[in-house]
Parts: sequence; structure tokens; C-alpha cells
Amino acid sequence: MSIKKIDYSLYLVTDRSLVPSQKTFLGQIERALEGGVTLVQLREKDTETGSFIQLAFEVKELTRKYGVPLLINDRLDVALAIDAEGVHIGQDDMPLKQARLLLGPKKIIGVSCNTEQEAEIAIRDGADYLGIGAIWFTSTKKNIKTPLGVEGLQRILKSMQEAPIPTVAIGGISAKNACELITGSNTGKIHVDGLAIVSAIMAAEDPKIACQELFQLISSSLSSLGLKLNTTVDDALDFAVEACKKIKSTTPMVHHITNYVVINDNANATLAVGASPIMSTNRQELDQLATVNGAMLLNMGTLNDVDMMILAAQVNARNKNPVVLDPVGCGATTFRKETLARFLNECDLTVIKGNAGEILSMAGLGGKSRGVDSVGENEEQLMVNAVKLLARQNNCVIGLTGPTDYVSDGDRVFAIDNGHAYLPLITGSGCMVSSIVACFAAANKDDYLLATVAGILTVTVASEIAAARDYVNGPGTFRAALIDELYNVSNSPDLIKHYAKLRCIK
Ligand SMILES: Cc1ncc(COP(=O)(O)OP(=O)(O)O)c(N)n1
Ligand SMILES: Cc1nc(C(=O)O)sc1CCOP(=O)(O)O
Repeated sequence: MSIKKIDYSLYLVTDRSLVPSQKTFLGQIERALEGGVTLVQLREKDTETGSFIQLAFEVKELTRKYGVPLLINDRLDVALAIDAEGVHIGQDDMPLKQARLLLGPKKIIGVSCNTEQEAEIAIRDGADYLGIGAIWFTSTKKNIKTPLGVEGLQRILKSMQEAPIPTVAIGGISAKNACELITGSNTGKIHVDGLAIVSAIMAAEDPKIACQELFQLISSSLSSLGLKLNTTVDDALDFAVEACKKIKSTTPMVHHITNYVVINDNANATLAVGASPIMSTNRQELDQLATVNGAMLLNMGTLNDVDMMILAAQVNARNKNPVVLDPVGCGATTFRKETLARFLNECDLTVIKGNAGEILSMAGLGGKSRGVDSVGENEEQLMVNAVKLLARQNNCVIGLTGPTDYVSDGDRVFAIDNGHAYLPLITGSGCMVSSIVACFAAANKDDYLLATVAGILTVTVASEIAAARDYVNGPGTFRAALIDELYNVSNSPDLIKHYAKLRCIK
């Protein structure tokens, strides 16, 4: 299972033939990125493979600079050659099932659909999003099928209500009709997630201005429907409160394969927030447990049977259980580095939660991991870049804990300034945070970024309340009080709202 949290709202599909004279293709794309494009598809119809790859590398350099994913139209070979974030395929291109086999589960695959039946098949076969069109007539693409209009789009969206996936509309879209399209296609719970646009951006005198105008229109149309493009601090706090309640009401089982230094504390913390811990390390019951688990937690602290841990991650992902990895000391030895590489390559991880040293070392951003302690003071920007980059590279949520905690899904970034100086003085407090994140992910599968923020907030807020107790005068008394306050905070989750020092970082 993969989160693939992509912002589809303003999706540029390129066309070199539309670039005005005096302008360059890459220049138009860069201006569009400056204007707020959230996703780019490189669409080349008559370009030889070698030149296509060369161009794709150049476009990727730009999209990377702006932190925007790049998809390749039709050509899986080009997408693989440049390690693009995914592809967009049409009904006459390589079948989705084969494309998925070649690209693997982590890449994004979008599929063009013009009918309810095409949408149903694409969803069944595992598309990540649908490009629904043509909505209106367009001269950008030859031989389009009969335009759907807003009613046709609505019909398809309604047909997907049982199994919704993200959708973008395409064909004839510009600032003149963007609002009508978004508000008109709203069918209660389901609406189009974004607009895919070619000529209104590629042929614009200044794509930055065109995109800013489009972005504004999309954002105001969504807010008129009570929907938002961005997740705010208030959204995250509301989510945290509800997330606590959901753990209590569903009591998810959280399977831990954790290190033996922290096993008892992890189990007690899990119970304190209302989840049910199981600490089995026997491979014979992995399959059966995965059918009832809410989440799987893997902790690299005291590594023994790595193959078994990888198997556990795989069977849980197959059962659609979130898999949380705590990469304890991942930069400390060659064995740990190799083990981490295996987790990243062989498993579909949902959340990686480590300390600053671990996360910076994973990101190759100069972090060091000495034993299992986090070292060094780092600038906020370095942390933000690290969590964003790793989240994008690994298609998962990254949580970095330290004096300030950072969480990102590659798109959104939150910083948490809660916590107490006693936390790093008890062994395995970071491991406890990972356990609690797994509990939140188990019960809150609709948004793993917010579930991770909620988990970290719960522990750090509880730590502040625990440290303030009269009898707490050092790490030993604090450790017991922390378990008590995890219990109290999760029973009165409005405390999170009261204490939270949460920031949304753009
Ligand atoms: C976002 C998006 N939606 C639809 C299409 C059309 O794809 P396809 O049907 O493969 O046609 P061509 O683009 O290949 O002409 C798209 N490219 N992007
Ligand atoms: C690439 C493409 N696919 C379509 C479909 O209907 O699937 S319409 C289209 C072209 C859209 O261009 P413009 O934004 O300039 O109208």
C-alpha cells in the first residue's frame, strides 16, 4: 500500500508546439512552476527516444527544483530511464496491469477515461488517478471523443462513488470555465481533484500569471464547496482530536517487532492510547496476524531476523495495513545501512519515523548517526528539506523527532515545538513515539501525514503535562508519569488543542 499523496489541483500537461515565439519550452515550464503548478506531465508525441530522454532529464531538473512530481506521457521506458515519479497512459497505450508490473507499486500511474466503464476498469486495475476528458472541445489534441461536458464528468464521478480515487478533468479548460467545472462537477462527497491543462498554460504570454489566476480560481471554487487546497494547523488539530477518539472506539491491534530494550514501554504506551499491542517475532504467525492487524511497527534497534521483518512488512502491506519503520541507528554501521536499504527497496513503507541524525543521514544531508543518539543542531531548512525529499523519494510519510519535530508527506510539512527535556533522558522515547504513530496510523487510514502529526503531538503534549506533575523530579518518575499522561491525553484529546505548538511550513 502506498500513500502517494499528490496534489493534483493544477496539473500542467506540456506541448512544445504551443510555445509562443520568443519563449522557450523550459522557460514556459519554469514560469508555470513559479506560478504554482502542482504536477507536470511531459507529453511528447513525435520525439525520438534519445532526445525524449534528454529533454525529460532537463524537465526533471526543473520540477525537482520546485518540489513538483513529473509524469511522462505514454512512454514507460522514458519514465524508467529518468526515474520520473510516474506515467500517464491512455486507453490505447500499454495496459495498466503491465505498466504496474514494470513500474512497481510506488510509481504513480494515471489513466485516461471517457466512460464509466473505463473508469471502473482503471480503478479495479490499480490506477492512482483518472484523467477524465475531453470535457470540452479542444484543438490541442486530434481525434478526441465526444466532449463530456460537466454533466458527463458528473456521471463518471458519481459512478466512482463506491471506490473513489483522485480525478483530474482535461480538455478545453481555461480561466474562463475553471470555476464552472469544479463547482458544477461536485456530486456531494466526490468532486474533481484538479484540472489538467495544456494550451491555457503552454501558450500563455506569461505562464506564471496564467497559473496564479488559475490557482486562485481553483482555490476559491473549492472553498465555495467547503473544500480546501491546503491543510491548516486547525485542520491538523481537529484531526488529532478525532484520531484519538477513533483509536479508543476501534481498538486496533498494532503488531510490533521492536527492540528488546523498549518492548515493555512500547506495549504499555500502546495500551495507554487505547490500541492493542502484540509483540510477536515468530514468522509462522505473520500471515494470520496481518489479517487482523491495524498496523505493523518495525524497529531496527536490536536487529536479529531481518528477513522476517521484511516479510512482516510485505504481508501487512498486502493486507492494506500501514507499516511504520523506526530506522534506529540506521547510519551507525554497514549492516544497519544495508538493512535500511533493504527495507526501502523491498517494502512499501507508510511512515518512517526517526530522530534527526537518522533522517538526515538517510537523506544524505550531512546528518550523522552515532550509535542510536541524535547528534548536532541543524537548521530548520535542512530538516524541512530532508523530510520533504525523503517523503517524495520513498513515497511515504517521514517523521523526524528532536527538539522540534518535522513531518512531511512530500507535499505538506508540519513542525511541532512541543516536548520536554526529560524525553531524551529515558531510553527509547523515540521508539515510543513510533509505537504511538503506528497506533494512530492503524485507526486513521485516511491521512497518514495527519495521523503521524497526531501521534507525535500526543506523546509530546503528554510529556509536558507529565513533567509538570508535582512528584516528577527526574527521568524515572517522568517515565511512569508519561504513560499516565498518554492515557489521560488520549481520553481528553482537547488537551492536544490546548497545548499544541504546531506550525504548518510552506
Ligand atoms: C491528465 C491527462 N488526462 C488525459 C490525457 C490523455 O491521454 P491519452 O488518452 O493517452 O492521449 P495522449 O495524451 O497520449 O494524446 C493526458 N495526457 N493527461
Ligand atoms: C492531452 C489531452 N487529452 C485529452 C483527453 O480528452 O483525454 S484532451 C487533451 C488536450 C487538452 O488540451 P487543452 O488543455 O489545451 O484543451
